[in-house]
Amino acid sequence: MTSSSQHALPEQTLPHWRRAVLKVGSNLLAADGGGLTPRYAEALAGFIAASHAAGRQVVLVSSGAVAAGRALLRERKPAGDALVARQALAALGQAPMIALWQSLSARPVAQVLLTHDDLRNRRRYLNARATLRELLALDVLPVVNENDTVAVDELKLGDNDNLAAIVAALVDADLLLIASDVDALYSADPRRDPDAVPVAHVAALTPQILTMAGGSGSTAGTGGMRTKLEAAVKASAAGIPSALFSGRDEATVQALQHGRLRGTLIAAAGSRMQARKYWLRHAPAAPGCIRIDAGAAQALAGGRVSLLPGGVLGADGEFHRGDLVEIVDAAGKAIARGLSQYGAAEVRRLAGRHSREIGAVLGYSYGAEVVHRDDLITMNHPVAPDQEISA
Ligand SMILES: Nc1ncnc2c1ncn2[C@@H]1O[C@H](COP(=O)(O)OP(=O)(O)O)[C@@H](O)[C@H]1O
Ligand SMILES: N[C@@H](CCC(=O)OP(=O)(O)O)C(=O)O
Repeated sequence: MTSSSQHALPEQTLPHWRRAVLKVGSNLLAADGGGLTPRYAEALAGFIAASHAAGRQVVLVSSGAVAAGRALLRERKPAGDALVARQALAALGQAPMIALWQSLSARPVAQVLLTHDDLRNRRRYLNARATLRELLALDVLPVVNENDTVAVDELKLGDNDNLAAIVAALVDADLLLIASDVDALYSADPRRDPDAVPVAHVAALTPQILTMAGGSGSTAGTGGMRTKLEAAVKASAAGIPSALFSGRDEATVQALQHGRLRGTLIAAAGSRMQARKYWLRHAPAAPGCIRIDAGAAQALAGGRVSLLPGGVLGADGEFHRGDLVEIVDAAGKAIARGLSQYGAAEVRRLAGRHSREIGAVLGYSYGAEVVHRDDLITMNHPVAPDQEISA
């Protein structure tokens, strides 16, 4: 975007955040039709490093594999139809894309390839979430991209914007940052409409706002503003605000470190806890339940604790790892609901055991908790606001 359009944008305060997902589009990583360049990535990597130094966590969702692959092949065109060709280009370009971020980061960089399908499947969703949490705990920088080799539909959509929103909900982020080559959402596609004006703040994603967005104006980018707004809709529903800004403008990127945004801020529809609480309270539970003893029931009623196997008496019915289950006391009274880290048969085997015995009992472990406190809601207990922050 031109600098004149940037001047029309007021600087505003970013909502306070502790964990953010930063999405970086192809247009920022690939120079006009060419290969990857650190030109804009450098300032973004600087922002990630400064955030880390300030005790904040960033998960990066980076595009650029297709563009990198295309540059590696130079004038040789891949055979096959357009989709297979793009998949081959992505496979070629994933490593250089990761190498670019590694070259700009003092911390180790971890590659995470996901498909939308992985995130629709409960078991894989939990596994992806556990891995990302572990990577953050290990202080490494996770770099997420679509697993384009297998993600046929996803590649057709070119959908890293939506992936970033799903990852934001997955890792319990409190902010979604979308860096692009455009400095804001405009009233119309600014490449086509010279009268388009930037929108600094979106309080609600109304149908009128959604119609402002057009597709990508370039060959490197795929989704355009449309997928960015789709991502914002998803994030907003999960209680996460989104910020759109130009990753080409160094001053804009640097200002983010100081909690200032020159771009578009899209408000969340309610808090993260409200969104999560609502879902946990109202989503249909699996046909089964976990029975717990009086000590565990009392601990859960106090709030902000996980359910450990030691307090479990048993499991009734059938459910799988990742299912939403009722948690009942010895008399069968429902006292909580949550996502079980273990299937019913596993819970039965773990009942009454210490968390440290899980590996020995099952031969593997998905973690110390049967139900993690972030995934648990007690039926008659108001949730403390600090329950919003995950461990
Ligand atoms: N209403 C709009 N406001 C801003 N940009 C828009 C709008 N409609 C379409 N666009 C286009 O979206 C592009 C950014 O998306 P895209 O090309 O997919 O980039 P990225 O690679 O960063 O995801 C902009 O360059 C712009 O041409
Ligand atoms: N997974 C693809 C990116 C697809 C995509 O969403 O691109 P973009 O619109 O530039 O964020 C790649 O790495 O090239």
